[in-house]
Amino acid sequence: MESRYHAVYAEWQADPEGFWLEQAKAIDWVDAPTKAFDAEAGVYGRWFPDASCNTCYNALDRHVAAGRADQTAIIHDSPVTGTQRKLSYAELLAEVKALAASLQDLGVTKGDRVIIYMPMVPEAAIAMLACARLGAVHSVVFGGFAARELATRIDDCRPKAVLSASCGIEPGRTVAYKPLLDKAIELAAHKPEATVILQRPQLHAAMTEGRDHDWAGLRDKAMAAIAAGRDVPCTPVKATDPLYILYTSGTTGQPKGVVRDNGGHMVALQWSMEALFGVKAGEVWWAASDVGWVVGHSYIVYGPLLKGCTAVLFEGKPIGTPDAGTFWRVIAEHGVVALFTAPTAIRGIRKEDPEGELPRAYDLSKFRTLFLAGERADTETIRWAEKALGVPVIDHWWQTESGWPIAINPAGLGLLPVKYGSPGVTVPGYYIQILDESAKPLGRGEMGAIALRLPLPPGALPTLWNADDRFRSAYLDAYPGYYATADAGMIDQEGYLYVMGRTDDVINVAGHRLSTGEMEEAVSTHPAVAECAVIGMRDELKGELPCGFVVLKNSNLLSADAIQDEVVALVRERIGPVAAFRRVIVVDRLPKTRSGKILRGTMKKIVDRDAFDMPATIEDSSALDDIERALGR
Ligand SMILES: CCC(=O)SCCNC(=O)CCNC(=O)[C@H](O)C(C)(C)COP(=O)(O)OP(=O)(O)OC[C@H]1O[C@@H](n2cnc3c(N)ncnc32)[C@H](O)[C@@H]1OP(=O)(O)O
Repeated sequence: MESRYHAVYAEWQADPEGFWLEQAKAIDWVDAPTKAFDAEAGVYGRWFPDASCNTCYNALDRHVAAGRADQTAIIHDSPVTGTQRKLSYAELLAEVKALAASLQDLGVTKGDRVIIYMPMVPEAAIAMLACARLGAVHSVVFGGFAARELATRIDDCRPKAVLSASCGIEPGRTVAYKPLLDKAIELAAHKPEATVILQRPQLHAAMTEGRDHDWAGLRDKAMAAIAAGRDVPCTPVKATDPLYILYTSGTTGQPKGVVRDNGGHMVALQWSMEALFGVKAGEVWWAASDVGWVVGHSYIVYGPLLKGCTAVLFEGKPIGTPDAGTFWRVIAEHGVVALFTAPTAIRGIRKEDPEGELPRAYDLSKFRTLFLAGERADTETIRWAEKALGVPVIDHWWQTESGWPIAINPAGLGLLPVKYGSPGVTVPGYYIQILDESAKPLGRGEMGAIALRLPLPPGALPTLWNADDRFRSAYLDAYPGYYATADAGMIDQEGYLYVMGRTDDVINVAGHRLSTGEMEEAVSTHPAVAECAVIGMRDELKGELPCGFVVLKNSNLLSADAIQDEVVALVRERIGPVAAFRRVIVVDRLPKTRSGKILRGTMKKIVDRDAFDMPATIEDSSALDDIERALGR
């Protein structure tokens, strides 16, 4: 069945550069692009090479100038603190200018990096936009990461300043952020010159004289200076200049610094809001994620504000804050038209409310669509949500690297029939090709590696921070002319994509992308551990959960129970609570090939109770029985 989607995809395919130059007209440029793409620039080419712009200007100033000053830009709904706060576009702009002025006073200028380590408060978005205003490059670090992870990021991007808060609020506990930041700065070789700390009423942070600055104090001073005539203009940057760096798990302990540029990012996000999510300027949109993830960047902050929407910034959980009706309360109370969340959130709600009774207690009449992404959406969860909410439930697929959807059922271009198990069809801008191991294109219905033909569209990563070679080796070298997504899957006869799972050691826990290799590095630092393997174990709620298998040193004198507890604590301390690492199993040996490679794939199949063929290269097949026994089977 042909739809508007097919026409738009064909339009893009016929003239990709013309298509993006047309979409670029929705952005206010300092110097408008005359050319869409320079194939010779950067690693695989760069979008809008001769344009200059400012992302903050497009997210705020132009809307205020165009009559949206009094429209709410951000609704902070925080059931964990029992507070709500609304900021109009004019108020948000004033806050952003004040913070930008304070950062200027601390010496932050165009091109400097600023780390943002914040809970889900409006100041996190204010911090991102203030950096964008100055042409500084922000790097947001998710609050669930431990000090060591933060230190790794500090050393990689070498920030001039770090913006943080005294604490985050998790159900039942207050997470003191400032001691984690202090520890990270102590661990890091690079020392940021300044920090700006938001003191929250729930916990006061101790400050280091000369380095730490009080957010509120700086704000009041800057507001007074602005009232007295200080101007804080938007700094023009090249469209190809970096807006942010966002670290994502790789196959080693060294996370990859995904770079996002200014111009292409704005063009892609602005277009996606209406074309893909069907949301118009002035409407209320909610992405229930965290600013520390790419969804938070693209669809809590930049996408909705570039479009002129009202964005909900939610500080709470789908269940327990206070109950499994919270999402429906937020939608009803703020008039949300579309919600983006991870399938884990809906699975958690469904577990508490299997009959879908709670949505009936709320007026969801404005609500049009539920979007799911971040991990595989199982059919039962989608069907439950369709029935409980009475709206289309749209699974879609993308990555930190892409920055915006690669495959979706495009609500704004006319919904296509839903196929359960598929995240939809290819988004205009992308050309998905399924490849075999020798990079030979496969046909419809054939399973292989999911690759994206170069160039990637505007908004997708142009490279990794200070690591062009790593970018090439991690993504481009495997299949010349393509970007390797590290996911496997197939495309059916009607062009629907099916994503089957990662081809590397990255696992997806509750929509959080985590590296088992990094967990293995942490586990192996325990003095009693001789060898280990961390496997992603299928989990009904979170999709996957890490499970560690450890072989102990002969010299070890501790009990297996004690070691299990210590290893769990070690991973939490080194990576953070987000790893959700709770299961450790002590075994006598790990199954290996004759060349010494641990058979992780086979181990995973055993853990998940999937059928498997005995690997021909296995050194000692009885090692697999040990795994079964250790699992209590
Ligand atoms: C499409 C492109 C992409 O893939 S972008 C990524 C998309 N993914 C997402 O948006 C993530 C979706 N997941 C979630 O929002 C959460 O996992 C939901 C579903 C809400 C469940 O939350 P929760 O119950 O806390 O479980 P969890 O597994 O997230 O947390 C594990 C432990 O980490 C902690 N944690 C979480 N966030 C923070 C934070 N900001 N600061 C400090 N700690 C944090 C949690 O409290 C939890 O700790 P504990 O182990 O229970 O003590």
